[in-house]
Amino acid sequence: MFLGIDCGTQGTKALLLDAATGTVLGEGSASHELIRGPNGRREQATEQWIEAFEKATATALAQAGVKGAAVLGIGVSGQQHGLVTLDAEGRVLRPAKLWCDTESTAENQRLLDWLGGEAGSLRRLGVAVAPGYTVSKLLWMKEQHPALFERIAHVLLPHDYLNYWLTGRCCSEYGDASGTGYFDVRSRHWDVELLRHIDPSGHLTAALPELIEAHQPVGYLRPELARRLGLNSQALVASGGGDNMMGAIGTGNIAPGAITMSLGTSGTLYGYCAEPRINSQPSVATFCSSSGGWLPLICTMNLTNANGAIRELLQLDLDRFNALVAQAPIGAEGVTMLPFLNGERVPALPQASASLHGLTSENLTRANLCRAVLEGVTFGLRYGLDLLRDCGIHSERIRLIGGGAKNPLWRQIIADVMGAPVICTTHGEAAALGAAIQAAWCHARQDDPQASLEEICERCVSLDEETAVRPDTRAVAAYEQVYRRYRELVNSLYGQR
Ligand SMILES: Nc1ncnc2c1ncn2[C@@H]1O[C@H](COP(=O)(O)OP(=O)(O)O)[C@@H](O)[C@H]1O
Ligand SMILES: O=C(CO)[C@@H](O)[C@H](O)COP(=O)(O)O
Repeated sequence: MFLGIDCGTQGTKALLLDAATGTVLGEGSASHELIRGPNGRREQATEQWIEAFEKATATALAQAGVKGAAVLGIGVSGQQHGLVTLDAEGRVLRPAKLWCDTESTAENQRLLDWLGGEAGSLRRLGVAVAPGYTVSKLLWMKEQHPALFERIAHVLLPHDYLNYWLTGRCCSEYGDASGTGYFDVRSRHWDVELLRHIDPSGHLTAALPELIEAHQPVGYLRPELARRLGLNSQALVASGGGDNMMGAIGTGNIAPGAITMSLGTSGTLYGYCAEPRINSQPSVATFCSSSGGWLPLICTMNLTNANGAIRELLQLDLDRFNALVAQAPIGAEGVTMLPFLNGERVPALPQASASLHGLTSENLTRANLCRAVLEGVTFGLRYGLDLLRDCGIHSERIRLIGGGAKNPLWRQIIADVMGAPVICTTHGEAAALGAAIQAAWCHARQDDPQASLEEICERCVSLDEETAVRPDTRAVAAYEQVYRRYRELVNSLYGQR
């Protein structure tokens, strides 16, 4: 039995996997709150992740009717890029600054200038650093909280922090580390010189965690924690990884030829590569995968959160929102929403704001507003898919995961906007599943160093044919025009992108 945990932006999901049969025996979840502040601040109290971990795990075990003693391994997936800082006693210094925080946009620009712009950053690191990445959050903390900055003894990512809480060891695996912005994705090393530029004293570089491979364990569960959670004290804690890297494993995207699309708080698209195919396109982030390769990825910062904002404004529950989307025609009778409520990463518009266009007294309806936001966030993903396709990442069918993938109407809209068939995996919580699969792999490798991730994925990951949707030719043509309208608006407001 293996426990997979996914600490996402809106909540933590836990899943219990019988890796011998590939059966998911139980699932649990618990939500998180965001701390919002001026200038795009988006933070989270790390205590919440721990509370949610405990609650979601207890629910998954109870649902499975399995005793915690049967858990042989734990894998943790986490939202990427977040900054967690600890002092020398292992105490968290301040709330975690998240991937969707754009408060450090100015600091990011200064770092980019130092790196020689996006092209220089791509040459040096293999990625163009973006405001969401960890690196600018460190410079921001140095300038905004110098006393706390001085006390930093460990710099961790969200899933590294949970691994530390589980085992007492600070380390990081290559996939999540590759999203920090102080990591060279080609050579798979920390960029120590870049950190010295931020902090010449060198204490930041001393705070970097040790790097481990995706199949290596972090250690064993701390005995007192095992007692408290009712888990096996011999449970091995796997390296874990970023949620997109774990989503790749949980959708079987561990060989070239597949694209996964995640409809979570963020929208992401990624496909596995066996080599670091760095492209000159700065919006495509060639992160490392947590299966030994690379994972070119695009991420939009406005997805289910933007739908949620319109739902809240119009006081609609999910069913009513979806019903209203269905009522409006393709193109929302001329209403277009650029949904950049949080700024945007792809295209790189961290300081952009959302806007509505084409409103008239005839088309200003609740249905058109709901349709316009759903289409707007989907067009953001289409833009990203075209960039990935330009980089040579292709897939016959797009594998859909994340909360939004549960929505059949949205699945059809995605197939039509992307002009490609889509399908969900049987287990929608793919990041938690990927984490459990990685834990099973890590455990198997203790006895057999040749144990294969492919074999475990084959047993545990399947596609749910009932969710398969093909693009509708007429709808594809209609969306193409509406997409053009959307792109023209982006270009006219923000310059050619
Ligand atoms: N049927 C649905 N239609 C549209 N959105 C949905 C549906 N079910 C869940 N969601 C949305 O999915 C989001 C949560 O997705 P999830 O992948 O768990 O996010 P994260 O991992 O970022 O916390 C919520 O905003 C929720 O409203
Ligand atoms: O920043 C990225 C990817 O680079 C995001 O995808 C985060 O990893 C958050 O993921 P979700 O909470 O939306 O799953």
